[in-house]
Parts: sequence; structure tokens; C-alpha cells
Amino acid sequence: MSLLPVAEAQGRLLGHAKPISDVETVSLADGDRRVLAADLTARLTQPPFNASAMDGYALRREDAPEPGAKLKLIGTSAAGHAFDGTVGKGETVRIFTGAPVPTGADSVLLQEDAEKIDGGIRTKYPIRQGQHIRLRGQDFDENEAVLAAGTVMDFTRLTVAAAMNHALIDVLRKPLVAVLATGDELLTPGSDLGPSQIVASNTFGITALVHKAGGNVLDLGIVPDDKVAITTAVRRAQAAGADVIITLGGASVGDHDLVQATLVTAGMTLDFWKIAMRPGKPLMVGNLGSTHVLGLPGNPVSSLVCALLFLEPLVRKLASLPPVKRDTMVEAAVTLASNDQRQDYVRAKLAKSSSGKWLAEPFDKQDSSMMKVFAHADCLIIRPPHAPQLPAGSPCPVMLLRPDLLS
Ligand SMILES: Nc1nc2c(c(=O)[nH]1)N[C@H]1C(S)=C(S)[C@@H](COP(=O)(O)OP(=O)(O)OC[C@H]3O[C@@H](n4cnc5c(N)ncnc54)[C@H](O)[C@@H]3O)O[C@H]1N2
Ligand code: MOO
Repeated sequence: MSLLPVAEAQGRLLGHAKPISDVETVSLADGDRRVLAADLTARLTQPPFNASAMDGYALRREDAPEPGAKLKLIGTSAAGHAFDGTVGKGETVRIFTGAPVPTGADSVLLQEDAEKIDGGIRTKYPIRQGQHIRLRGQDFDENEAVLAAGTVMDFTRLTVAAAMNHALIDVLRKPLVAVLATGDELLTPGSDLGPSQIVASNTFGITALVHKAGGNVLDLGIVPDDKVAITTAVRRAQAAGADVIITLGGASVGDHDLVQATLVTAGMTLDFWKIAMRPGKPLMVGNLGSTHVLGLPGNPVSSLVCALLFLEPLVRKLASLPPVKRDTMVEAAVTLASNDQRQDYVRAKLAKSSSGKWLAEPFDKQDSSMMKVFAHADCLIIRPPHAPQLPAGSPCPVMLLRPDLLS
């Protein structure tokens, strides 16, 4: 079987992915990073009344055409406690920020610009008609669609949703990703390991990536290299309504690599297997009905690189979230060797040069089982298939492991 180029494999996977349209209702407190399922319209006009923007005095501009006008104090309007009379000729009302502007008044004088006199105030500065008043509806009107369907909620949008008097919002259901680790050798972290046993670590990185990409995880745990056990776990995922099933390990060609055959027997249609990339060559993609199936290699670095390139964009597309921008250009800190037919993702550190340029320096050891190197890396240098040697100082494409690193 020939190896599929990375971009073609990504295109095929994402080409089949349809954004989830199921709707659920959540409280605003749970609304961060959720995607609005429908336009959100205001349930009230904001501000609901003409309100003072300052602490001072409400008055009629025509009563103070010049500094030095004397006005009689007839009452107080505070936030939550309106003055219910009318400001007449030559009168003023003490007013505080956020309080309703009383009927009759058309301007607010800052308290710093007023001199207190017996029974009232004297204005010290010229007054502009309408100054320091927030007009009713200047922010938004009742029934106005302030946030459009598809908006990703965040701190500003949650605040305006609350101001629109919504306690609950309708959002798109999050994709559910079932994660299944396979392998007789695997035990959960913290276990007492016997000879030839290792810790199953990949699930934790995959889970974090799925959460960041806007999905939920159903952890199916660890199952042995056994067709019945794998099938049982896959049926559990289907019964739970998983949108994506991730298998970890058993993706290659060994006698214990049963995942693909088991899934095909369980009804999976294989779309493609084996990608022209390093690490991650044995990646398998198929579907079980409407459920996407991604078989990731067992080697931790391979599984996480595959997850960055395939799972993260898939989950974000299903969740109607925009792709994460991870690709950028830096400079090669050292000369990079020519490449073979597999697109290489080389674990590298980023450092700023004295002239302010970002330089990528690969780690010496690149084995796809080496998690420490991956954890210390900032980026993956992308070496396209058959790339010639790249001299130190040349522009060099990288994929950032933490997208805000260079900002
Ligand atoms: N004859 C060939 N052998 C291999 C090929 C090949 O083309 N021909 N491909 C190699 C490549 S490339 C990779 S990558 C690996 C991937 O193999 P599998 O997906 O079948 O992975 P396993 O054999 O199950 O495991 C590989 C390695 O990773 C450990 N592992 C597995 N699951 C986990 C987990 N959840 N957490 C942490 N570590 C895990 C496992 O113990 C193995 O050490 O195949 C090459 N072989
Ligand atoms: O390509 Mo594998 O993914 O060597 O580690």
C-alpha cells in the first residue's frame, strides 16, 4: 500500500466531517467557548432608561447658558432609586452614575463643576446640551440580534448575553470522542508495574487536546490485544453516541496489531491507512456509520502528532470552531538534513536570536517513543517529502505545540 500525503489525508478526513447541529441549553456560567446555535436577541432595551454617566446634577441646559447660573436643589436620583418628580425651570436634582435622568432634565453637570450654595448649586463651567447622559437604547434595542448564530462565546459575549437578560443560551452539542487504549502491556499511571508492563500515557494527552478543541471525552480505558474486548469497547462507544472513536496502539502490522481487522469485522469502512509522515505512519481512518474512526499509533509522540494534525481539526470542525493556527515560519538554527519520502515533524526548541528572530533547533534524538523530548519541545519543524538540505539561517516552516508561544 502506498503512503498517502499528509495534506491529502487531512482533506479526505475533513471533507467527510459534518458540523454537529444538535442543540443543548446551558447556563451562562457554563457558556464559555460554546458556539451559539441560533441568533441571540436582546430581551430588553439597554440602557432601559436615559441614565447619568457621572455623579453630579441633572438640569435643563437652557437654565444654565453661561457659567454662574444658580439652580435650586429639589431631590435626588440614585441607581436603583429614581427621582419621580419633574425638573422644572431653574431646578436641579442631585444624580449619581447609572441613575435615571429625571423627566425635564436634559443634561448632567459633573459635581466637580458645581459649587454648592445655600439651597442649591452654582454652575462653574459651560454645559453642552445632553452631556453625560447615556440615552435609552444606545447600547442595544429589545429584539435586536446582538450575537449571530455560530458566535463562539467568550468573556465579552457572555457579559452581553447576561446584559440582554438571558440566564440560559442554546449552543451546539460538543463532539463526543471515545478514547480506547489497546495493548496487553498497558497499565494506568500509578500502578505497580510488572516485568514487560508500561504505563498507558497517550490517553491523557489526547484527552487534553480534545477538551481544548471543544469536545468531550468518553474514556473507554485500556483493553487487551483481544478482538472481543476491542469490539465490546467499540460497541460501548457507539451506544454512547460517540462522534469519533480513537484507538491507541495496535495500528501497525505486527501479529498483535488487531485494531483494524477487528473494526472492519465490527462494520468499519476503511478510508485510508498509512500516511507519508514521520512519526505517525500507521495512522488509520475509517467510519462506523456516521462515527469517525481514527486509529492512532501506540508510540506516544506518533499518537500526539497524529492527533494535532488530524484529531484537533476534526473535533473543531465537528464543533463549528475555527481551526487553530499552529503553522508559522521561523529560521533554522542549524543546517537540516535532506529528507526522504515521509513528511517529517522534527521535535525542536525555539529561541530568540540577538536580532529578535525566532530560531528552531532540533533535538538530537527523535525517536517517537521519547516523551521527555516531546514535552521539552516548543514546535515541530516540518520537513516536506524529498526536501533538500536546508542551510542554517534559512526560513523554516514549523508547527507550534503551544499556539500562543510567539505572541
Ligand atoms: N514491521 C513493521 N513494524 C512497525 C512499523 C512498520 O511499518 N513495519 N511501523 C512502526 C511505526 S512507524 C510505528 S509508529 C509503530 C506503531 O505501532 P502500533 O500502533 O501498532 O503501536 P503498538 O505496537 O501497539 O505500540 C507501539 C509502542 O507504543 C507503546 N504504547 C502503545 N499504547 C500506548 C499508550 N496508550 N500509552 C503509552 N504507550 C503506548 C507500546 O507499548 C509500544 O512500545 O509500529 C512500528 N512498527
Ligand atoms: O512513524 Mo512511527 O510513527 O515511527 O513512530
